[in-house]
Amino acid sequence: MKKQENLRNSVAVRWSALGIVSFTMMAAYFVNDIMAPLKSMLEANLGWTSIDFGFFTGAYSFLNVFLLMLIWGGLMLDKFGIRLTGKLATILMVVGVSLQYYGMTAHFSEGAMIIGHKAGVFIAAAGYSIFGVGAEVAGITVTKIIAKWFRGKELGTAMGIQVALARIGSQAAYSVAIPVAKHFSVSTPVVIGGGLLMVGMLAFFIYSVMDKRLDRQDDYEEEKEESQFSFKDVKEILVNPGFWLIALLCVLFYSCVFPFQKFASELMTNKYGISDDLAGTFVGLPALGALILTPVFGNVLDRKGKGASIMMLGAAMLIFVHFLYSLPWVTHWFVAIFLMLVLGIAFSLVPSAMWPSVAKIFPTRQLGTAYALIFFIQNIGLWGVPNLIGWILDKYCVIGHTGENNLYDYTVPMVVFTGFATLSLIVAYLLKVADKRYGYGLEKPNIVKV
Ligand SMILES: C[C@H](NC(=O)[C@@H](N)CCCCN)C(=O)O
Repeated sequence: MKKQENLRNSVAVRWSALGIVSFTMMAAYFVNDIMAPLKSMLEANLGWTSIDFGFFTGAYSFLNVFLLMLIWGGLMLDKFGIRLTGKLATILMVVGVSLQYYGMTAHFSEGAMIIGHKAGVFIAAAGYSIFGVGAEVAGITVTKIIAKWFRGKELGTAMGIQVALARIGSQAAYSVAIPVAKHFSVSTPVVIGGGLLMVGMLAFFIYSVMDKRLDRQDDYEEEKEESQFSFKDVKEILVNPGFWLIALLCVLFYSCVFPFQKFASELMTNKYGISDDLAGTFVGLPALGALILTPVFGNVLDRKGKGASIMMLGAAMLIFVHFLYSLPWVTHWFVAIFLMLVLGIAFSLVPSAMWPSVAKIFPTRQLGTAYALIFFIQNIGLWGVPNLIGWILDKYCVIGHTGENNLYDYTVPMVVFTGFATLSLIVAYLLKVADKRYGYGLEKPNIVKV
């Protein structure tokens, strides 16, 4: 009997699968970033200090790092598969954002504290932490989904498009947060995020039907490979120098981007005199640039390769951006916007090269665990850096007051970001050396010609 054409060979089906799961991630990124532009409003309306804001922002990664939730998520992904893990992750995101909303809106008695934090801040942070588990596990699940449908095909382009669509979520969050919060209340943007997440959850459930059909079609060999996860795999991943270099590059590079963006709206208003209505939109520019450029660079990498060199270039651009932001005498708004655009290019170059590289170093059965371990190490930075920057701001950078808000000098935080960017360039260089030595094929095109 003639075998039915495999679903992944149908261009329409595999790109539809990508579109559906990308929507889920777009909603996740919207919620992830929706609070960032509100920093000053949270300070003025809810009395959140920079330390509170840093604590809340870092909470995204708290459970992932300290309860190893990302690791369990990765193991679950490789052991129990994409459908169960992805569904659970999307449910967690919805639960988390609901708790976050409660923390921001419920009335707690004056001075109520939980483990040394204001009750409202703590509960919102706990919700954001649960959301963070769901968002990160959904992230590795979607990355594995893309590898499953696109390996040996347009892997770089597909990963680039997924990241690009996620960036639309970020850009939208940065643009709408302040206008919506000013028009309604500081918690309304979170309600919008919650609604989007519910649709995203539904989308993932629809994707699961396609995933099941693909699994039925695939031959048994591959299914067996999927279910053969063992702790030996973890050991194999951990002894691979390529893993450590990618993980280090990931934590250093992303620590200079995501935590920076969370504080950047205030940098725009405090240092460059940009109005708070527009600041979020400018901070969203890298996301917008990445939206266009990530798939373009992904496509170039698919056809031409040069992944390791591209990661070096992206890291070098990041040093340029943060160093110029740190110069106290450069205060023209034009420079601020120009640097955001350069950041957008760097922010497209590195992810479009980094994520497909992981799929080159590890076989499919180890991918869930490998991505989870890399995201885990990255989350240490996403937890630590906002806490560090919030603390530095409150302790050393208050230079005055405007109404209800503090005025901050961002020189020291930007020097810290420049330091991380410099380290990321060194690691990117070491990765290129390791690629030559161990033959990972990072400089080779992603598309395998048959
Ligand atoms: C694909 C990659 N995603 C991540 O690194 C996530 N672990 C963190 C997402 C946080 C979003 N603000 C990326 O977005 O490049």
